Amino acid sequence: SAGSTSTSDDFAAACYSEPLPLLPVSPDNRTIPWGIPSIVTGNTTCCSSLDEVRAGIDAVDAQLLSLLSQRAAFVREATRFKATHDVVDVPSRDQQVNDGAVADAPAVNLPQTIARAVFSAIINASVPFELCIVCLSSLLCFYRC
Ligand SMILES: C=C(O[C@@H]1C=C(C(=O)O)C=C[C@H]1O)C(=O)O
Repeated sequence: SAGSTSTSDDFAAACYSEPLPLLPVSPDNRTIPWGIPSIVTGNTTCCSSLDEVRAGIDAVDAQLLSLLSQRAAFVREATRFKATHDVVDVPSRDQQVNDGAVADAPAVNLPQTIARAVFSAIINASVPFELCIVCLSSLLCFYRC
C-alpha cells in the first residue's frame, strides 16, 4: 500500500508473519545509515535521519488517535444495546476482532505480531471503558460499583 515498505524481495519478510523467527543477536556494529530509504510517497522517499523517521511516526500517531477516538465512540454506542453489566464483554466477538486483525494484517503489509498486540490492547481497554459507561448510565451504579 502507499507509503509502506515494499514486500517484494524483502529480506525482512519473515518479520511480518507469526511466529517471529528465533534468531541470534547480531554482533554487527554497522556504519549508519545502513540500507536504503524505503518509504515512498509520491516522488519523495523517506528517510534520511532518525528525526525525519520520528516526524513520520508522529504524523501517523495523530491519525491513529483520531481513528481510536472514532472507534471508542462506536464502543460507547454498543452499550445502548446491552441491558446488564454481565453482557458487556463478549469473548467470542473479542476473539473474532483480534483474529480478523491478525488475518488481514499481511494484506496491508502490517506485521502480524503488531496486529495481535495492538488489537488485544484495544479490546482489553474497550471493555472496562464500556463497563464504566454502563455503570454511570444506571442509577443502580451508585450501589454496585
Ligand atoms: C463493542 C462491543 O463490546 C465489547 C467490545 C468489543 C470491541 O471493542 O470490539 C467487542 C466485543 C465486546 O466485548 C460489542 O459487543 O461489539
